[in-house]
Amino acid sequence: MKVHGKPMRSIWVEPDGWSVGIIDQTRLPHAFVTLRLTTLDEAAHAIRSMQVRGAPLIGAVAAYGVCLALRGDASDVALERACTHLQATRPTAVNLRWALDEMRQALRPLSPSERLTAAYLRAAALSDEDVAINRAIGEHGLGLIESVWARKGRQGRVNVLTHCNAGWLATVDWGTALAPLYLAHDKGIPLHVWVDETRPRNQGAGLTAWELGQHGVPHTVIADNVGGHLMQHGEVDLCIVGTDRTTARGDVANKIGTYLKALAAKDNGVPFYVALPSPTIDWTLEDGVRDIPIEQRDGRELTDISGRLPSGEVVTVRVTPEGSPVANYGFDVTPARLVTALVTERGVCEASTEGLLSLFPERRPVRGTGT
Ligand SMILES: CSC[C@@H](O)[C@@H](O)C(=O)COP(=O)(O)O
Repeated sequence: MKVHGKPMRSIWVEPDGWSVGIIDQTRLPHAFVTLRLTTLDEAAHAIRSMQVRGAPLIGAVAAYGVCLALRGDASDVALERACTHLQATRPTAVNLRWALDEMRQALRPLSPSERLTAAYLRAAALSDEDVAINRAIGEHGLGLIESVWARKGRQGRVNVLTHCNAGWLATVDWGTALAPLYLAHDKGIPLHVWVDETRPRNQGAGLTAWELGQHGVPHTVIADNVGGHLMQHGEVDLCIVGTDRTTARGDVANKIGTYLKALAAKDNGVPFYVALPSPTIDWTLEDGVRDIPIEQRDGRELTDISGRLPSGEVVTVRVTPEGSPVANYGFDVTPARLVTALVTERGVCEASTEGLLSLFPERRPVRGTGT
């Protein structure tokens, strides 16, 4: 997508051919700053501190983190140690585990002398695949927006509500939930996006608003609790969000607060879509509420808030009383029954075991063979 009119991705290999460039998302929207990752520890820190975030991008950074680790030592032990270190950075997004498994699978059979080149090739391929997948999600999701536009008699605008940031900043490019919106906007469908601020880290107010603005998509930032009110008043035609892990039966883990939006959508008959690349499906889990690990983060994300003063200085201030305990849950799980449909790179399906298997038949358990 574009930054100040110039196309770019959220991760790249620098001209030196080995170090890895990222956008420091902790500095947005007030400053656009890029960083150069040169070691495994820097890659792990970037994920943990959320300089990079969003399930697909976390996977891509982890893949390049393995490359950086192998530059010093490409032994079996070093490969395993790098994967274990990166895996421990964030627990909820399953794309991290998926990307590390892909890297292990590609690299383990090779001799240490062959691994470094192969690692960079595999990490680049995973990144390119992410871009292609998200573009396909965009095409399939576009159909849903076109239907709403047709239903409205091509009058007014299509109002979409989204939560957190599932845009190009959360992926290598395009985004998941935002990919259909970019395509719809580019096609000339009058679109307006309600952007949930997404406390405590404000990925909506800081990142989604910024990237929609860079692309010229009309949007309005709202406090997290506004969505239900807007839905009651017919101001939301559809909701679309991303996900960090979706189970085999279609339960969806996403940024904290997603569940409440899905409940409000159900109560108001507003379609609630979840856009996801297939690496976000955890085929090993069924019951998301019971089994998806939910990240709990540093309480300071909740007690403190950052913003820019009129002078341009970015400062952090405290919003809770000294001494009040806080709990900072990063994600929640929306049960499949509240999801109207899943939008994947292979098409749109019901949020159910059968729905997912209709698009991914290779995942259907083989009966009678003991496997
Ligand atoms: C394509 S991104 C889908 C999700 O990763 C996104 O909605 C989200 O919850 C991101 O959480 P974050 O904590 O910012 O990494």
